[in-house]
Amino acid sequence: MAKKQFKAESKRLLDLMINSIYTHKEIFLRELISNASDATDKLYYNAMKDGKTGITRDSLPIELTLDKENRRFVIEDHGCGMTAEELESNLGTIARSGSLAFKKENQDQADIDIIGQFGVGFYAAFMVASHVEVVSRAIGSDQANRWESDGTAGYTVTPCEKEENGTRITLTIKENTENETYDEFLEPYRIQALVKKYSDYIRYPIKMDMIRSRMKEKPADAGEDYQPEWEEYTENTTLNSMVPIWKKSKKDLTEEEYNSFYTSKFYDYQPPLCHIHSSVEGAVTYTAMLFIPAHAPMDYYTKDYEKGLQLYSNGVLIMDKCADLLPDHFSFVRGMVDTADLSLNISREMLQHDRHLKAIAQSIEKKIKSELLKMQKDQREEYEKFWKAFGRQIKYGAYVDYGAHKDLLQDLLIYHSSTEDKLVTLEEYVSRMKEEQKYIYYACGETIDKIKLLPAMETLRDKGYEVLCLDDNIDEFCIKMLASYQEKEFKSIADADLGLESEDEKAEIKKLTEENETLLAALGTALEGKVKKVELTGRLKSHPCCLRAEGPVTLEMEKVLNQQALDDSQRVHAERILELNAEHPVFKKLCELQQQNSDKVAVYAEILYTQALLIEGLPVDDPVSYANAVCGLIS
Ligand SMILES: Nc1ncnc2c1ncn2[C@@H]1O[C@H](COP(=O)(O)OP(=O)(O)OP(=O)(O)O)[C@@H](O)[C@H]1O
Repeated sequence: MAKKQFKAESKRLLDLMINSIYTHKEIFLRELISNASDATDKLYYNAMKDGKTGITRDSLPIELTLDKENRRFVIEDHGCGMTAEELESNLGTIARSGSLAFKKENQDQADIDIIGQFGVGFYAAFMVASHVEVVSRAIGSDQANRWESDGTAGYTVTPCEKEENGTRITLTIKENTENETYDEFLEPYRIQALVKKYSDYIRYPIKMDMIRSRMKEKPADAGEDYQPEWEEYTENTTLNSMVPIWKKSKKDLTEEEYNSFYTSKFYDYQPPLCHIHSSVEGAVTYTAMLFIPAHAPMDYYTKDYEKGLQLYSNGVLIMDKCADLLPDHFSFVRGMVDTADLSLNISREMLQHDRHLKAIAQSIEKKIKSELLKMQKDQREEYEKFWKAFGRQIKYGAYVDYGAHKDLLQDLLIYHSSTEDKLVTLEEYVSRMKEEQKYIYYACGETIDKIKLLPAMETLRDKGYEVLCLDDNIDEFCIKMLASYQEKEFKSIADADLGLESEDEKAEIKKLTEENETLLAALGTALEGKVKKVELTGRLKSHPCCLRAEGPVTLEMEKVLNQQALDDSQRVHAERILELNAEHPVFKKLCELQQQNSDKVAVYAEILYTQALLIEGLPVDDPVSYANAVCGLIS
């Protein structure tokens, strides 16, 4: 059976092209400039191939002219131009890309940067123009031709005059409607901004007349009361930077150049802490220029912050914030990636989720990590600045997704050390561990100073053991998710068994507990509803008592989660155990009172419990009765 060709309803197709592909009308400029650049590239490469000298990229500008009064916007290039047949086939056939054909024919050219591939970009002009005129003269031809169209109604091609080769596209910008404004595309500053945004790295100068103002020269006969006068003048200005800084060789760039590029590109008033500039060739080929800012933007820890890297393909901006290139834990990184290895979708506004993008993202993640580790090792002060700004994001990254990224991130963590009195890495801690030390100890609290005063700290201090002091809300959640580091388990100093007591000491506590069963039960009864039980402990030195939690919710977690609770139903409660120091005179006193059957036992139980709450930084339900009890003791 004979195969039949699909037919297309060309008017409908063009209407779809114009109205459905792009989400932003402004894209028309990127498309027309990219076409002009492709046409100029073709001329330039052919000239190089034919050995013509004297042609430089600078001598082949793309010129923009605005005529607000007549609502005209002209884009003119000095490229290869089109013959009448080419105008017919390239602009009269939807999805025919002369540029793609050229690229295929010249695949062996290393330095070829042709952008067009789908054969649809040109029609974006009709998003903003009611009429499009293309006057073109192909290189090597004397005859120019005019292609004209009002959009879906069709087009005409007629011979005309044009002095030089190249293409001049004249758009008649649409009138504003109730819902849409088009006037912006006749404003020089708006056009300048669009060129900067999408076409900054087109390799040919994009020029436009800009109105500037300057102070008039002071007349020679100006009197004392002369006031300076200003005048406007027109300056033909190059709008684009042309050569992307990341395409330059690292050795040709100074620190100042990196810094000033960063501050101007990302509107930061502070230079970055460091930059990563790398060109990768292999399974994926890309150039990346990444920066680690010195401070967190105002909205960084809010939902408004949008992560992502700028994504360029052949010097044209595809996406301003490509989120897929950055994992959440490195969302603070700013910068850009330039690659030709992408499956762009037809609008160039989106990417097909392709494996290249994934591979680039993975490679970038590794680079950021190794750069941070390098900074941690060689520039600790800078790293601490980084940590202050973004440490929380790293900790959060290690915690989320059930610790899926903990192996990647754990070496980046730093915590305050009780013995070193500075921030230390887990590796540094482990390397200092005593031979008999089983655990990595940590303590949680509101501030480092308060943590150092916790009762259980004394015992560890006496043993000369280092304790990591965790003063950020997320810390304990993160540490619990890590569970261990280099096979050493983490241990909270609030745990019942710190692994410090000998078997004899444990037996002694057990014996004392049995002997004082009645006292402990009486204390438990006095604190019913507040603590689960009262126990003796050997982990205290000079303090008479402390609280610990039993079960999955720790005292610190209770504090953190309750701070975030919106109502009572979201509040959590840690199961409390009041621990008494069996060696402390207070305990001895309690024993005596119990023997005398004194009802002071219940009063003292309250006082000790409240004291333990205060030390832990937990709220006291009835501060007045505590104050009265203490006053009673004094008087
Ligand atoms: N200024 C120009 N000078 C010379 N040829 C041009 C010019 N503009 C467009 N063309 C020709 O018209 C063709 C179609 O252009 P169009 O913008 O629709 O698609 P494209 O640039 O090939 O692909 P894409 O849709 O990916 O941008 C181009 O491939 C090119 O051959």
